[in-house]
Amino acid sequence: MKIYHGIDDFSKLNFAVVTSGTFDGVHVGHQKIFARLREIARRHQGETVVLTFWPHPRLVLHPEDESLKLLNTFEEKAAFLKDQGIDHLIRIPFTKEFSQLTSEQFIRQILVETIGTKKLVIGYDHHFGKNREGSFEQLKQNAPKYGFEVEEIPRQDVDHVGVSSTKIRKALEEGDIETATHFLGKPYSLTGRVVAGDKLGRLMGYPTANIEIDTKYKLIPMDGIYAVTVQHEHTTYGGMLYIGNRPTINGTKQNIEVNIFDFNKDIYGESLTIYIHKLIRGDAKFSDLEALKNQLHLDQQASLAILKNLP
Ligand SMILES: Cc1cc2nc3c(=O)[nH]c(=O)nc-3n(C[C@H](O)[C@H](O)[C@H](O)COP(=O)(O)O)c2cc1C
Ligand SMILES: Nc1ncnc2c1ncn2[C@@H]1O[C@H](COP(=O)(O)OP(=O)(O)O)[C@@H](O)[C@H]1O
Repeated sequence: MKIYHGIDDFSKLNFAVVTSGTFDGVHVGHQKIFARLREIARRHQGETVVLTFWPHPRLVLHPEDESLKLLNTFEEKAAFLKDQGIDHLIRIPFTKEFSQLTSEQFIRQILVETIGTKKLVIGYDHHFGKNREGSFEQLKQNAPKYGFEVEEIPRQDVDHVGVSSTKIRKALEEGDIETATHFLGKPYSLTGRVVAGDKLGRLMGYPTANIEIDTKYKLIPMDGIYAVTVQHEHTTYGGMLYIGNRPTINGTKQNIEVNIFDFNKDIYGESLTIYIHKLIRGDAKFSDLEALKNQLHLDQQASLAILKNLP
């Protein structure tokens, strides 16, 4: 998959099969659209193109709203789209200026003249262009004059399992990992760099790699303890993840830390990806570190039992 940061270096294709959207999560509803793109491209010897906007339009149009959380960073989204068999990913830098483009200009300048769109596939509820004025109906009316066809993925196909990025966000915020995994079609993951903590973990016999996530927009699931798998370089390990303020030691800021099973390496500064499988329990305040240590032993047993039964 080729990634383009803008449209300037894109060479027009002979038969582009295109969809556009933010696709946060690249969930099973989105995956229907990508399957359809692949099918059309195969039939016409075309190439699949995803047009996406980054930063997320809401971050640009409503920067004062700090509540927006996203399921994916751009890098994660790109990796998932590659897995979906997308040939070209175009990341349009979303700016206020870009948001003023009319749907007519968007169709003519970007879809037709730059990309060479012959088939456009969109979800039933997709809108685009200034004030979201462009709709499926309008596209369908205008498509013949621009020389492409448009296909709508009907509501019952996108929604047949009731999937939406909003529902996935809500499930993660409630610790309902099973629902999130089901809708995403894969486990939710966090990627970050290992930073130094207070060196208490090692003393308790459970060293924990503290993870720093470089974007404040990435959604962090509910505080609690989770059974996880951890990818370090090309190896995957079992582990248990803690998300919380560490009430036992009267901590004040949210920590994300993971104890990796059967692992003993100094990995400060390195990158880890954590796949979250199931909530074990909520965060709790213990009388002292000894009591917490006893609980950590139980958490490890619980995590191992969950990991053993993963599909
Ligand atoms: C699986 C797991 C569960 C944890 N549960 C709690 C908890 O319920 N309450 C709490 O205050 N801290 C909890 N912690 C956080 C510990 O307090 C933390 O790992 C310890 O303070 C070490 O911090 P450090 O990495 O900065 O040295 C948990 C940590 C892990 C790995
Ligand atoms: N099994 C393990 N799980 C997590 N980290 C480990 C493990 N073994 C060694 N480490 C290393 O130890 C560090 C965590 O030790 P810890 O005493 O909790 O220190 P800190 O407070 O700096 O996180 C990790 O960042 C990592 O470099």
